Amino acid sequence: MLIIRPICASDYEALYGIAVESGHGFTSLPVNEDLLRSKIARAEASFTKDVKKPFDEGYLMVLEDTTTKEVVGTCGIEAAVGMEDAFYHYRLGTEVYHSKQIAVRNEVETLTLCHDYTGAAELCTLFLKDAYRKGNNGRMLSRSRFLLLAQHPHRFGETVIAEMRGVSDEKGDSPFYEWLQKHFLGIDFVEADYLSGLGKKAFMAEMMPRSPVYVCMLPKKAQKVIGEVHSNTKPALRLLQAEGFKFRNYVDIFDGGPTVECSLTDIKSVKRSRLLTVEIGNMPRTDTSFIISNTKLADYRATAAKLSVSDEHDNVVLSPELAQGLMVENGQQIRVLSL
Ligand SMILES: CC(C)(COP(=O)(O)OP(=O)(O)OC[C@H]1O[C@@H](n2cnc3c(N)ncnc32)[C@H](O)[C@@H]1OP(=O)(O)O)[C@@H](O)C(=O)NCCC(=O)NCCSC(=O)CCC(=O)O
Ligand SMILES: NC(=[NH2+])NCCC[C@H](N)C(=O)O
Repeated sequence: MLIIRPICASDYEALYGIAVESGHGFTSLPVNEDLLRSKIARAEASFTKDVKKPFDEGYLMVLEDTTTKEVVGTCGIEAAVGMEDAFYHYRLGTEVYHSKQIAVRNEVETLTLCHDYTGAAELCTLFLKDAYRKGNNGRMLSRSRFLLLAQHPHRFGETVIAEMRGVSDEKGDSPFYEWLQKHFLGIDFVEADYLSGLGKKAFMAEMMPRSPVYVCMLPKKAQKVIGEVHSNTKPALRLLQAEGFKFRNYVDIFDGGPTVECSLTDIKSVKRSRLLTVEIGNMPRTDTSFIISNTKLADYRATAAKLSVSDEHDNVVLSPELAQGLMVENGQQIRVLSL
């Protein structure tokens, strides 16, 4: 069985492996022992914290193959970004230059540094090991987070965003970042992204261009990748677009990757998920797959299985093994979502 559960201290080695495998530009998993250990500790504290409104909690989860006990993927949700530091974006805007006198009209695009997403929840750290990128695994891993959002909405910002990894090559060169490195920041993309992932962001305030930047004055290859995602990230973006996430002209300040957003209550899977009551027994044969989670937090569990669910009844039969995997008993509730 593949089970999604909160990360714990003994997952450190596995998380380190995934940080290496995910590569540069995957900002939230820098290859740094202290940072990864503190991310795990922060997640452990968040899943047990009594929360009235979202602040700096981070809900990092892993996907475990229970037959091998191997951690094969990760997914996460930040409760509210920019509460303890500044959370930067470039906003793509338009300026119009128009003169009747000389009969010229130009529209030019600008990039303006902003903190507009402060307080938003952020989907992040979505990664699945190559061998497991098959069937519904990727979709389950991405979507399982909507069950958690639906069950505990008061723990998260009302707007939900995801920063999609922008374009860079295997060597860690980003076509967008080059002009920033040359004229402003000095350090290379891999280092800038690494410092950003560590939360060491003071250099951004000190070194990023102070004035808005005119897109037409950037190198052509930088212009071309504004709002474009890394090829490995196309499936992740596709999954969010299907949920109703939209690009609203905000891009990453280093690689130009798009940020997409949706109101928590408008996310399709949040709206469609249902609470059902568990009956443990023999599961009827059916072909309809569901993502299923319990309604707990510290003992949160989610998985996918074929269930017989009817519109008329609020009961659902789970096998003893499935109930055990989900840590639920007879009469308790689960949340389900068709896959
Ligand atoms: C993201 C996942 C976990 C997704 O798993 P899979 O690759 O198995 O997904 P999948 O089921 O094959 O594909 C999901 C959907 O994307 C479509 N799809 C697949 N390849 C595509 C491509 N090249 N272009 C456009 N769409 C594509 C599929 O048809 C399917 O759409 P239909 O459903 O319509 O059939 C994986 O690709 C991965 O680990 N990628 C590397 C790490 C990464 O870049 N992560 C995202 C970083 S950005 C981030 O973490 C923030 C976002 C977030 O947290 O959600
Ligand atoms: N533009 C970027 N590089 N954004 C970060 C992309 C990766 C992903 N959002 C994460 O959790 O780290």
